[in-house]
Amino acid sequence: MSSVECLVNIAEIEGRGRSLVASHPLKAGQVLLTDSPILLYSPLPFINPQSHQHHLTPTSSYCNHCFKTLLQSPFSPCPSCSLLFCNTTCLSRASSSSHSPYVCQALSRLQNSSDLLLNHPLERHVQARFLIAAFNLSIVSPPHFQTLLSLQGTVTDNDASNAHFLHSLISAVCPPPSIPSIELTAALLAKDRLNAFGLMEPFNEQLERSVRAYGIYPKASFFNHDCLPNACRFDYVDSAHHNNTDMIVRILHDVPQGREICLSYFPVNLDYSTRQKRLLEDYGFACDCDRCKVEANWSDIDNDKDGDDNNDEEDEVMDEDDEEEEDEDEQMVASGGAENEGTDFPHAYFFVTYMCNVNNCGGTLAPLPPSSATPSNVMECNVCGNLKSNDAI
Ligand SMILES: C[S@@+](CC[C@H](N)C(=O)[O-])C[C@H]1O[C@@H](n2cnc3c(N)ncnc32)[C@H](O)[C@@H]1O
Repeated sequence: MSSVECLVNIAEIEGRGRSLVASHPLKAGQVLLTDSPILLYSPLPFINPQSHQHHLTPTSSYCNHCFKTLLQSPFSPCPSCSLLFCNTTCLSRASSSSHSPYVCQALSRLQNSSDLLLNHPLERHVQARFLIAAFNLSIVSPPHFQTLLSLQGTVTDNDASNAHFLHSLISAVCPPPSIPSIELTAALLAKDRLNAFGLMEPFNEQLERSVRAYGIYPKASFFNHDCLPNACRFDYVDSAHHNNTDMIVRILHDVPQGREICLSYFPVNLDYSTRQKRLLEDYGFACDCDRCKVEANWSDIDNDKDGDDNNDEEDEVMDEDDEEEEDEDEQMVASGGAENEGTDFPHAYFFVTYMCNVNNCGGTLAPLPPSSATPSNVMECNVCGNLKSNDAI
C-alpha cells in the first residue's frame, strides 16, 4: 500500500483494482486531496477557417494554456499560430510545455487539414487533441508521460480502430519527432477514456453545461466509482489563483479509517439502467454498489424516483460534475437518516442532504472545510457554486 497524500493510501481491492482508502478518520468537508493536471486539452473540433464561413469557426474565449476566460484585452497571441493566451506569462509558460513548437505546428496543420476529419464525430477531433498533448508530454516531461502510461486502461476494439485512424492521420499530417506505434496510440486512447476529467463551463440554468477542457489528474485517477459516493470534486477554473486548474476533492461526511473513498463518475441523479449502461460501456464494469443492489429490484417506474435522471449530455469519461456519497448507512442513520428505515430506498437521506435542488443543477453539496475541528454547517454545490446552510436542508 503506498500513499498518495497523507489522508489516503492506495490499496488493491479485489474486483476494483487500485483504490483510495482513508488512512485516518476523515471529517465532513475536509479537503482530501488537491491535484494538478499533467495535461489539459480543448474539447473543440478542428475546422479549417479557409473552407468555412468565419462565423462557423469555433474559437476559444479562454486562454489556451490555463483555460481561464479571457476577460481583459490585450491578450497575448502565439506569434506563430495566433492562438490566444491571457498574457505573456501564460504564453511563455505554454511555449515550454502545453504549447511547445510541436503542439503549435500540429494544431495548425490539423486545423488546415480538418477536411480529413470532416465526416468523423466530435469525439475523434477531441481524441486527436488528446494524442497531440500526450505525444507532447513525452517530449516535454517524460516522467509525466510515464505517469500517464501507468494509469488504468484496457484497450477495447473501439480504441484499436480509433487508434488506427488517428495514427495514420497524425503520422501523415503532424508526426511527433519519434512516431509512436499504433499499439501505444491505442493504449493512450484507453487511458484517456477511463481517466480524463472534464473541467466544466460555469453553471447556467438555461444552458446545457459543456466541457471547457479535459484533464488528466494522476492522483484523482485512483478514485473508484460509487453511485452514492462519499466525496466529490470541485474545480474553480476561472478563479484568479494561478493553480486555477487544480481539482479539489472534499469529503461529504465523516468517514472512518480504512473506508474506501469514491467519487461518482457522473451526476448522481441518473437512473439505474443509465448508470449501469454507462459504467459498462465507458468503464468496463458492472456496478454492484449498495444503491445499485437496491435499485436493481425496482421496476422502471420506481427507478425514476431517484431524480431527474437521463442527463445524457456528458458521456465523457469522469464527466463533468460528480457527486455525493453514501456507503455507510450507519453514518446516515446517525446523522438523521432513520426516517428511511423500512423503505426500499435507504439512501433517500443522501439525496435530501447532498443533492443540490437548484433547477437543472444536479450538483452535489459538500460541507465547507471544518475550522479547527468544528464542522461547518454551510454546504457548497460543486456545480452551481451555491452556498446553503445545513439548517435549511
Ligand atoms: C479511473 S480508474 C480508477 C482506478 C483503478 N481502479 C485503477 O486500478 O487504477 C477507473 C477504473 O477503475 C475500475 N473501477 C472503478 N470503480 C469501480 C467499481 N465500483 N467496481 C469495480 N471496478 C471499478 C474500473 O476498471 C474502471 O474502468
